[in-house]
Amino acid sequence: MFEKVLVANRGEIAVRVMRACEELGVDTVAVYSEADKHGGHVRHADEAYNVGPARAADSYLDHEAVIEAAEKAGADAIHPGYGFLAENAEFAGTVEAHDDITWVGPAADAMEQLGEKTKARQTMNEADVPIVPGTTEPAESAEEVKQFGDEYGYPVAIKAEGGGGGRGMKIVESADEAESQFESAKREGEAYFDNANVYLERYLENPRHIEVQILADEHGNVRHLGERDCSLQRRHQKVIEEGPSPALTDELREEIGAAARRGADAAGYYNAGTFEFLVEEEDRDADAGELLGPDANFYFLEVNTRIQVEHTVTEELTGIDIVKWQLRVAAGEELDFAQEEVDLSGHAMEFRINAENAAQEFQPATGGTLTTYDPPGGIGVRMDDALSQGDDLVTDYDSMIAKLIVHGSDREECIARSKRALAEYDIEGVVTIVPFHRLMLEDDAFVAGEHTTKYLDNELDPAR
Ligand SMILES: Nc1ncc2cc(-c3cccc4ccccc34)c(N3CC[C@@H](N)C3)nc2n1
Ligand SMILES: [Ca+2]
Repeated sequence: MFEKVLVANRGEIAVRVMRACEELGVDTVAVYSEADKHGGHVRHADEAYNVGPARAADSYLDHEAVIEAAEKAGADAIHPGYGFLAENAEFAGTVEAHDDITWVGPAADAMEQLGEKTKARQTMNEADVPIVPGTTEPAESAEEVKQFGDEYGYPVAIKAEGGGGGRGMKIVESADEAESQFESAKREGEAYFDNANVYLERYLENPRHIEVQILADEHGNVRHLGERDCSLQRRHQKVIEEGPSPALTDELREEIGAAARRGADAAGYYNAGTFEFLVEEEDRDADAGELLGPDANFYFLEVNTRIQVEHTVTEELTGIDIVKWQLRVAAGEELDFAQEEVDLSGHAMEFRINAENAAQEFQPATGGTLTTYDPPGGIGVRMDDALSQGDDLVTDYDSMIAKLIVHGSDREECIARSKRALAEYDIEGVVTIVPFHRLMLEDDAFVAGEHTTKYLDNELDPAR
């Protein structure tokens, strides 16, 4: 096991990783930008190094500065968290190549391969993992889009090969939009991902967005830790995640988990990762949000080659500490549990606590001091944050300041407990979306588990 781990991140995920290190008897090193010098993660660490000014590109994203801090501290591993450098194959490769520092994450080339969505789709296809109907090679012309539309029907999704997470996706509603959408998809691909290649998929109108947690060691052992339902999103930003999915039948759950394992195995993947799927009713016109019948279909979408914000849902359902396993796997340990031993008990939900104003199109709050910070507690309530009362809020990076994770024996108890926890949550001095979460827990469609990915964008947006 490592002696000292540098956590190349900030906020709640940095504290989350440090807690796993502490439980393993590993010393912790924080890095911080000028803006974060009083950050909760800095207070939490055994030692801390300034890596640069507030701008992320000159601090948390500065490869040399992070490596230099690790060398200065004598850290023997780097954990990237999520965001920042977590899926930067070049940085992962640099750390892999560094004799004295171990990368806590998947192999750089697995990141590379799975980051190229056409290649990822090919790999999954070959591993009998159903992919969203579409191409596994780049599309060369708008003509090809029209042919695809004729064959599969509209809408057609045009996606950037280097994109993901909803970024770089154009929806073509009809043949006469093909030309303009194809051109702008290629232009944006070039601009944002330095890759102009785009591929085509049938656009699923009302899917559920289900993701499967994978944990694999460097000795070929691959396990899935069940699924999370991320169908409550707003403009591709997840707001509430839960597990198990209220929409999946047991046999579908079994099939999706097995498919994710096959996919991870085929990709030679190790450490923690998430396989994203879209799930929809057999007949495409089933009305929105109906609970999926046994003949629902699932389709591979993409792999996230990092620990995710919502990994906590899976930890609460399985009792498995995923971040500790990331560290143990990177140190060469074998997973000490069989697939059959993974069982999900009860129901869990994660509420992202963003410093945003839900009544004003979720626009980010502009700073502020936490005059009151009194988070909830009690049975089944977990708070992941790096906040203390009196903190000045740093809004240079992202608006998520905390995560409230609630576990109950079933979805009903989880909802009741979530209402109780959100009622206890007392944050003053900064606008957050806590009121929005309280609203969601009163919403019939959500409480019935019948919302789909479009629900917030189409129907409920409180700003509407
Ligand atoms: N072929 C096809 N059909 C429907 C889709 C639906 C989604 C999707 C999934 C989850 C939430 C969404 C919200 C608005 C629009 C799309 C979504 C989607 N993505 C891509 C990245 C992932 N984070 C969201 N890809 C899709 N692809
Ligand atoms: Ca190395």
